[in-house]
Amino acid sequence: MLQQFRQSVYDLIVETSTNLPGDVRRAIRKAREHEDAATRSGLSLSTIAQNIEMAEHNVSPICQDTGMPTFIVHTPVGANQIQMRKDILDAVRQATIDGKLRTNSVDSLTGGNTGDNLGPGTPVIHFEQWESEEIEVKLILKGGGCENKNIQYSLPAEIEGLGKAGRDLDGIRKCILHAVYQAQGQGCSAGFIGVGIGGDRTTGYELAKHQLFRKVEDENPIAELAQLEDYIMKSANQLGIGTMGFGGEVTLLGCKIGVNNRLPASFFVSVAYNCWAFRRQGVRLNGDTGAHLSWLYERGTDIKMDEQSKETVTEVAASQEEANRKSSRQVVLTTPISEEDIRSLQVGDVVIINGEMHTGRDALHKYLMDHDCPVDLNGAVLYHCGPVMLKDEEGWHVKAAGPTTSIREEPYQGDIMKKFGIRAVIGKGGMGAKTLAALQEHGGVYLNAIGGAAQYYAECIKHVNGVDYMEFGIPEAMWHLQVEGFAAIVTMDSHGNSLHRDVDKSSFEKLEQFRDPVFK
Ligand SMILES: O=C(O)C[C@H](O)C(=O)O
Ligand code: SF4
Repeated sequence: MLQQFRQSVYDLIVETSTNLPGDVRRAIRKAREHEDAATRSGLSLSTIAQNIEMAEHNVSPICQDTGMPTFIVHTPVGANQIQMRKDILDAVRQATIDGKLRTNSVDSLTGGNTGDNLGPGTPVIHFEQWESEEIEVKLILKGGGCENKNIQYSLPAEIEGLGKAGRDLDGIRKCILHAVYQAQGQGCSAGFIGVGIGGDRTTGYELAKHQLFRKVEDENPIAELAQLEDYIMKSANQLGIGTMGFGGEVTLLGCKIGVNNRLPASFFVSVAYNCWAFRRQGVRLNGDTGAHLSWLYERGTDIKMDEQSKETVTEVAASQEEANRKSSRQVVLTTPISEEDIRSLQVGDVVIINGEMHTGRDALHKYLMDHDCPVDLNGAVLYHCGPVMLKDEEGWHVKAAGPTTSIREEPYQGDIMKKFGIRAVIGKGGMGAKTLAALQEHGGVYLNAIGGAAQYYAECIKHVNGVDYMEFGIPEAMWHLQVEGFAAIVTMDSHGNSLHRDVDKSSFEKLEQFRDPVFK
């Protein structure tokens, strides 16, 4: 009997969620070498590096969005997969109770959160037999924000900025470059992509996701794909999107391409985009007992992230001399914030917030359009965040609390700010023209926090003052949080400026330079 299987799967979940593997860490370290440490992207990478270390130390989620847990299990012939499935579900439930996974399973019709990550279709478990005596379990925790940036092309196609893409290697090249461009910073760049050429719509995406299980430093066994991977790495890193879409030298950390046969009528190129918080790990287990034998990917523990410069957004901003050098200011604000203070902010300023802020994301924005709010939001700061929270005798505690992708709230944001008097919105990836116009009209600002830095921000939250709308589930509830020294960068101001609009435009111009055929 597999007495130890459940425990081994639990340990795998904890390791995957909290300790970024060695190859991913090395890729991020390399990115830091290529980025000027005093730039916005450089500072964000320092924050990311610090967050990776904090997550390992705290044994808490690297990012609050622990994604759709997806297991790929290889078993000896004849193993009891029914029992193994039960054990995996138990391990997922326990990891959720322990705050290693966020409650991420939402009923698509009612919006109800199951609270334990179990429900129709969640988690995802694939079984396959193999002729080995051992069990192998691989796990990827890919968050929703980067999942939203996955994209599938059907060739031939007209690709925005790049022109005609035919059913050949050069057409594939154009799809992949466009996939990186369209993600901008919204999937928490710098990212990793898995590409699936061929298959049908379903298996194409599956192949793309499977490429993410390759090691970052491996080499593609198919010569022309190895060449394409190299080309994409070089070219995509010239797009200038940078960390979190702040502009910079490093946009892509890895590119892995696989190929399947296709139908004569179809030619899909499917791209799975994974954020820098690229959480995947695997184990080999004893086939009789389920006991742990080895990790499949080098553990992160030996690859230290904090040997390089330790300056983070807060620390550098704290030094006025540094701030002058970057021609940006550091502004400390205490909530509630006045319209005058908000109108004095400019794109590029680093804002340090003290006081109370309120979380709100998809369910809350829709709700507030035609309902009142239980708290006074005049001069308030609204944080696009779905945290990991745990409750004990003393009350609620924040276990992880980074920002979520703001653009989903674009239809509502301007109206909500005006209706309730909200002065600042914190999120990541930026917002669109409608919100930018509202910021100007009403006197508001958009602050970009570092996506995925869930431990870094959790540490700024000193107390949970209360919560409303628990019926939306933990990630979607409105949490009232007391913060100290919460740092974020002004990327959209009340004067009509948007860093996101500028980086999108300049990266599109760079994309257009890759129009000419490369692979004949
Ligand atoms: O759901 C979240 O907390 C974040 C999400 O992964 C996102 O990137 O928007
Ligand atoms: S917030 Fe960013 S780092 Fe976290 S899962 Fe979403 S895309 Fe990934």
